[in-house]
Amino acid sequence: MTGFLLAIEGGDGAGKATTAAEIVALAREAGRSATLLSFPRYADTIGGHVLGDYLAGRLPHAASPRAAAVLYALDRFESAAAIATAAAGHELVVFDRYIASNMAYQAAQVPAGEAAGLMDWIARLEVTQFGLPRPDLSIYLDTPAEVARDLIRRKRQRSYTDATFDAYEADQALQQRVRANYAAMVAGGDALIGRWATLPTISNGALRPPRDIAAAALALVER
Ligand SMILES: Nc1ncnc2c1ncn2[C@@H]1O[C@H](COP(=O)(O)OP(=O)(O)O)[C@@H](O)[C@H]1O
Ligand SMILES: Cc1cn([C@H]2C[C@H](O)[C@@H](COP(=O)(O)OP(=O)(O)O)O2)c(=O)[nH]c1=O
Repeated sequence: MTGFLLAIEGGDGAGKATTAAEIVALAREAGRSATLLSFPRYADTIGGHVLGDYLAGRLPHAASPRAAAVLYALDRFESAAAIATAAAGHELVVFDRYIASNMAYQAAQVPAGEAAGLMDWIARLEVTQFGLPRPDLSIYLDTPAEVARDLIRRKRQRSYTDATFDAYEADQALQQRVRANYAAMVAGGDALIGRWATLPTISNGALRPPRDIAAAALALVER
């Protein structure tokens, strides 16, 4: 069995973790075998452990975007066996963040003219050098910035920081550049990191229930 690899992507507080878990639950109810992998894997890899310190501001030096990208990529490289096992044993593997998160977030921290080049560099690092599988589909959860900020406040306690907003979440201008980088990937189609679809999480000005969002995501997978 080689499972369908579905990446759930989007900004902080877009509802990725909630949606990803709901997709797995819904797929299982429909009789499909499905499993979830969330990146970074803070507790499971050396890369993830260092990233926890990095996001909580506990590293003595700031990491350059390229250095940070290598750490996130390392977390996935160390997870290659876990990804392969998940894909071998399930019809559907859902990633809560994957390679495109690295592209969107690290390219948001270089001058605009360098963003496309860095996104391309990260895709080649992870896919070509590290041999990580491209997702079959990435779904961009489109959640308005004000709503996402509100949802971050509601998040449960995280393992690596006591702060309400981590270093990335606190920076609104950064979040805007992240959105623009995702928009560029969605518009660019499957050139770098496979197929894309956009899924709005708001309907008539209100957040859709997680079940509805997950059902819409599964419909995209079926298509
Ligand atoms: N569709 C939704 N409706 C209501 N609350 C939601 C929805 N999606 C997420 N939430 C809540 O918002 C918060 C952040 O969601 P989460 O899935 O952790 O976002 P992300 O993984 O994108 O950062 C959580 O407390 C979650 O319960
Ligand atoms: C997976 C991944 C995340 N990131 C960023 C996005 C987030 O701002 C941050 C933390 O990931 P996130 O999934 O938001 O973790 P948590 O819900 O525990 O806060 O890391 C990257 O820059 N590259 C990556 O490859």
